[in-house]
Amino acid sequence: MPTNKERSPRYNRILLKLSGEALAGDEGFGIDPKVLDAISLEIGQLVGIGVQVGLVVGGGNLFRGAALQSAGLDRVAGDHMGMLATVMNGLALRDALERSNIRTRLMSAIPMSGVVEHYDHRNANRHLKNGEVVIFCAGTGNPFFTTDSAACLRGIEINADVVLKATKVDGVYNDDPEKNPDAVKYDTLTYDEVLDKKLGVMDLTAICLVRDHNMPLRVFDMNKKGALLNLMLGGNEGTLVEAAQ
Ligand SMILES: Nc1ncnc2c1ncn2[C@@H]1O[C@H](COP(=O)(O)OP(=O)(O)O)[C@@H](O)[C@H]1O
Ligand SMILES: O=c1ccn([C@@H]2O[C@H](COP(=O)(O)OP(=O)(O)O)[C@@H](O)[C@H]2O)c(=O)[nH]1
Repeated sequence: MPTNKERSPRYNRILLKLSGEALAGDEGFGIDPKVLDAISLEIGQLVGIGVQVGLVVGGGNLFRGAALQSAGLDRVAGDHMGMLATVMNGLALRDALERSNIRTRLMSAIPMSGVVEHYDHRNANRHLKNGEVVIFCAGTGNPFFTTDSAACLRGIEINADVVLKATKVDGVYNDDPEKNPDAVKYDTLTYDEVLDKKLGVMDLTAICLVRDHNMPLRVFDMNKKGALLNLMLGGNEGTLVEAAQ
């Protein structure tokens, strides 16, 4: 039996989307250092087998743009705050990865000289080729978008083999599994099925982007230890969304 080191990974380059809540641990809010360390370990395993890793990090553990809209906060101001929340998560994640000796770059869609690098597509590709993990923060840099859309956009831009959405549920179901205990999970779906059935696991903009660029998307459980490595080594996790075969 070949060891993990000897097996070549199924993907050369991935774009992994981590929601803000993924960093929050049991508290559901803020940043849990233990969770950061666990994520670093899993990402280190991918780098160890030669996978090039791009990360998009969300901000929902700190702030969502729509949160104070009902109290009168301007949505654009709220979204700017939400994007800054993703930068804070990115800084925490870079710190944790670097402490685990994983070479990491943090690139922001919003320029923030002296704090993070500004996102540049060619530089990002160069860093990824050099085996560095690249974290993309500040979403798309524009209000009214989500970090899911940013993940699909960056995945397409860096020509990833797959976009992986790590989330709270273990795949896409025929109904929201957190509300309907009888919901049934799909192993595979086409982009059009997700759109036609209005399956709410990702926003429409994100799904349309991956559909238009034929980018495979996999939704899987971020709390399942080893799921990422298993996926890289050919295992089946979560739900795969791709074009009709
Ligand atoms: N058809 C569905 N299949 C799976 N999850 C769904 C579905 N409809 C709604 N959801 C909900 O989508 C959530 C994941 O989306 P989202 O909140 O955007 O995640 P994240 O915060 O991880 O980006 C799940 O927690 C689940 O409750
Ligand atoms: O391109 C983007 C990405 C994110 N956001 C803002 O940043 C917040 C945090 O992102 P998201 O909700 O996608 O984070 P997640 O749910 O993944 O933690 C959003 O609510 C938006 O307010 C934005 O305005 N434009």
